[in-house]
Amino acid sequence: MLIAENLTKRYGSEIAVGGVSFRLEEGTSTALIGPNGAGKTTTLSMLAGLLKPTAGTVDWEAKSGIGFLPQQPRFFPWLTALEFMEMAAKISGVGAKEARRQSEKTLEFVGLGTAMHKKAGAFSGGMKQRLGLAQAIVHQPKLLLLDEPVSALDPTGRREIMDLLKTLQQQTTILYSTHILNDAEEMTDQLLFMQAGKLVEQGSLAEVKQRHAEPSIRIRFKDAREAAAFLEENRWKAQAAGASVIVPDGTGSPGMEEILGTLVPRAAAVVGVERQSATLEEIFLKVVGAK
Ligand SMILES: Nc1ncnc2c1ncn2[C@@H]1O[C@H](COP(=O)(O)OP(=O)(O)OP(=O)(O)O)[C@@H](O)[C@H]1O
Repeated sequence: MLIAENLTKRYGSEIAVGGVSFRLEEGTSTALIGPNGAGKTTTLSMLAGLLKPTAGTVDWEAKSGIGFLPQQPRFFPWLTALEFMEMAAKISGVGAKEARRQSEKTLEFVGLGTAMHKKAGAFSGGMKQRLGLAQAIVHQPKLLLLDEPVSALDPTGRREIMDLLKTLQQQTTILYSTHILNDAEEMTDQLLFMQAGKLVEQGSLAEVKQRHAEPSIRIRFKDAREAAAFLEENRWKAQAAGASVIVPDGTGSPGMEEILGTLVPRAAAVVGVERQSATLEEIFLKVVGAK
């Protein structure tokens, strides 16, 4: 649906985004993940047409129909939510007659139905974020670009917005930036890891996990002393981590059966044994740390 090729933005000698290429397939959701200053906002702004790239191209089938939620959406505090939405709808090309109906429908959808005649200035952070999302989708865009849609919200607000996004996912292509890795794990077909203006990893969640997850078996002991004693006795390629011993899963490593057999005489000192693989957060730290 969208192809970004060598997208670049320079500010003087500083490179905010340095040659980024990716595709967004229709009907998918993509998480743009990166630490502060990685270039996420700059990338989204270029895709939204708000910022002119220094180099590179964005090829998109239908240039109309983009919805954009900025990182800090601004409203006119003296307008009611409905007035603001009607204005946003008209700016996005919705006809005057349709604008009212479409605005009401969208406000209902984001859970602001009962607040639509209240002034946005009195809204809580969560309500503002929902209004920001509403203005981004009022014209039913084909592509939705969201800059940190949930980062400023408390867990309840985050849950609500994530659930709304999951519903929207069925109708539109979504690209959203975040630094909350749990969210990305929850709703994503594609991951783009950004660091210092570059894409340092991209692929589906399964692909990224397969490349970096390093599955292992964690043996949890009562205390660190027991873990160290066990490690000393069994000279496997394993590591102690506090009261745990982590045995890598792979060729040359003991399997679950062998591990359990070895643990029998020490059963009283064992709290648990489980298979584990790195979380997205651990993978991200590894990928970003290694570059
Ligand atoms: N107008 C500007 N002038 C100069 N440098 C800029 C400008 N806008 C962004 N930058 C720089 O470009 C880099 C990328 O910024 P950007 O806001 O895209 O990062 P980000 O990943 O969105 O970060 P955050 O998570 O903090 O929002 C930063 O180093 C920033 O200082």
